[in-house]
Amino acid sequence: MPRYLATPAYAHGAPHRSGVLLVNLGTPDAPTTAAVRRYLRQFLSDPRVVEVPRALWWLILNGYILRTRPAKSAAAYKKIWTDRGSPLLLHCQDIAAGVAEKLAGSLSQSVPVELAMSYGEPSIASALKRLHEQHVRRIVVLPLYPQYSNTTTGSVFADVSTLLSGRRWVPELRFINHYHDATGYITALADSIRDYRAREGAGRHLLFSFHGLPQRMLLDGDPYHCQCQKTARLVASALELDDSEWTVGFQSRVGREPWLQPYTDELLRRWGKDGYGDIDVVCPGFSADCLETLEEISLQNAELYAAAGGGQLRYIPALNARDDHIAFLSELLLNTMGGWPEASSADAATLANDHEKSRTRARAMGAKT
Ligand SMILES: C=CC1=C(C)c2cc3[nH]c(cc4nc(cc5[nH]c(cc1n2)c(C)c5CCC(=O)O)C(CCC(=O)O)=C4C)c(C)c3C=C
Ligand SMILES: [Fe+2]
Ligand SMILES: [Fe+2]
Repeated sequence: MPRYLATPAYAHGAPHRSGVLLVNLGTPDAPTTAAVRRYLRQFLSDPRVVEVPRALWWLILNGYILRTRPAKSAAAYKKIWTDRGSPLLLHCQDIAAGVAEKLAGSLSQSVPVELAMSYGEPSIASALKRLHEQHVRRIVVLPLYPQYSNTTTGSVFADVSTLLSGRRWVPELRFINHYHDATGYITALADSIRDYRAREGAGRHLLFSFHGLPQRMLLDGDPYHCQCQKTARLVASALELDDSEWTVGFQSRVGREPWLQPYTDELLRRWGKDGYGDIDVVCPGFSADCLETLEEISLQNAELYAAAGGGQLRYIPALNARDDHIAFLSELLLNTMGGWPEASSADAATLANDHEKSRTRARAMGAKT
């Protein structure tokens, strides 16, 4: 007999609230080799992230990657660590708080907003549990990835549905797939670039650098590559840039097989040699600043560019908790919740009353409730 997570009796009588689950990738809980190893073990064991036959991958992961990479990555995390911990976590916490406040201002009843990470803490399981405890029976899941990829958004979907399918009474679920071409997102990005350039002056060229993926995934039908291209094209058009003024590149390559191209570091080396001078880099695949933007782009690639003969590499921050980002995400969530009734307190009282009556009837018939 399968066992399913029981719904506590009080939930039958409680209002059916709507709630929000925001999800991002995850990050180690300390910039130490041990913590990074724990995090990488969980992350790189996800079959959607690494599509290599399991037995072979187990050998590579345990025999090589988890022996060498954690110390190197921990050193990189140390350079960007803050008083509040990992930048990715703190920016996502600020986004979640901003969205909760915005939604509370737009609705007559507060909507619980929980933040979760696919790998590390706070886990998706713990966030779903907190929503459950707040009587949430309608959930909107928003993975904080503007562009869909099986490795990120697909993995969130798999985890959420596996966890919820273990329940006796599954909640209603709406799952946001991507927002790579949403007007509010494109406008916020374009404005953030305009603001930066108004403050600091414009570099000679604008590089849109996205996290890479194995090229094989594109050939197998992952829409990520096309969605990155479209985001960049729409932002360039909003900024009225000429085609000669911007380029798309892919960063953060892991392993030896070909990843999406052109590679950001190769573009930078070439531009350095060609005397491009000062350039601006923006990373619109990251909703929040993290290791890949603050260390890889802002430190490592800036050095690489200068060493190749380039000028300054000026990194334009992610949208993080900017007002226009919070406003856009909140509107996306409200639109997705459209049609879900906000249970009023009168509804709740009726439900509780009906529930009590059916329990009494069931007891009289000798059934357990
Ligand atoms: C090995 C394969 C990887 C794939 C495929 C991949 C896809 C992918 N990742 C992000 C977003 C982030 N990745 C981050 C870190 C990171 N990514 C990989 C590997 C793959 N990513 C590794 C090994 C790491 C860890 C750091 C390191 O050791 O270099 C992060 C930052 C996390 C942080 O703590 O700050 C993000 C965010 C996307 C969007 C994506 C596919 C589209
Ligand atoms: Fe990654
Ligand atoms: Fe494409």
